[in-house]
Amino acid sequence: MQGKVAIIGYSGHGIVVADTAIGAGMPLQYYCEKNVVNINPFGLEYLGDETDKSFDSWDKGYNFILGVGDNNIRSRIAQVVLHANGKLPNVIHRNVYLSKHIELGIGNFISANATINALSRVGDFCILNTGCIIEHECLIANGAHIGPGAVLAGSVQVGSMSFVGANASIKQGIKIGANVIIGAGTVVITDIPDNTIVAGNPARNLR
Ligand SMILES: CC(=O)SCCNC(=O)CCNC(=O)[C@H](O)C(C)(C)COP(=O)(O)OP(=O)(O)OC[C@H]1O[C@@H](n2cnc3c(N)ncnc32)[C@H](O)[C@@H]1OP(=O)(O)O
Repeated sequence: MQGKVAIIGYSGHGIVVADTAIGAGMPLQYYCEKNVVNINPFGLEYLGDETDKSFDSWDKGYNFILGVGDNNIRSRIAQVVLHANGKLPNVIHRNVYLSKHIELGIGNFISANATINALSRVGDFCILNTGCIIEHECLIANGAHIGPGAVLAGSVQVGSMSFVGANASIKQGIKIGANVIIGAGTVVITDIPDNTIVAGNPARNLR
């Protein structure tokens, strides 16, 4: 990889992303946050707040990786980086199965033991969390988060900014809209419209 790496967001989810990036051999050296953090397990150097006007590291050729769990905030930060011509590589754990026949955008995080099977397409700035299974021909739109252990059967579509909770199961061919939240352990057997929160088995509308 050309250039040093800085992580944006260095707590909770960011620590997992940093750990994965280092494990994958990325030269991670810096972090960006509003303030200096108290918990710094990887001894990273503070680079500043990327949203601050005084931030002066855009022209240093760094790669920026996204360590923010919230879908909307992560996507907004990604736009800030792209606007400043920063690079947004994917962070991919060493132990994943990615079919050679998938399409993958930029700024994604793919955690340990995730599987993405043939002909699936993943947009930009997504989180495919630990142990999730994305079966054949799925479509994951920008900014979505597929939670730990979630299973998307074949040809499932997940809209932008949507979150699929831990261990949820989505039946084949289902279309999940944009800005949807699917609760942990939910079993989805019907399409879910935009801006909906569902949970349970079978999934029921919470709001
Ligand atoms: C690495 C990581 O940590 S990634 C993050 C992984 N985290 C997850 O997957 C958690 C996903 N979030 C959830 O499951 C949440 O419970 C949500 C978003 C579905 C709902 O949260 P809230 O809106 O706060 O709902 P609240 O807790 O008030 O519950 C409302 C009702 O839904 C039920 N409910 C909430 N979550 C679930 C669920 N996952 N499955 C079944 N029922 C549920 C509650 O029992 C309650 O039922 P009632 O009205 O009959 O009493």
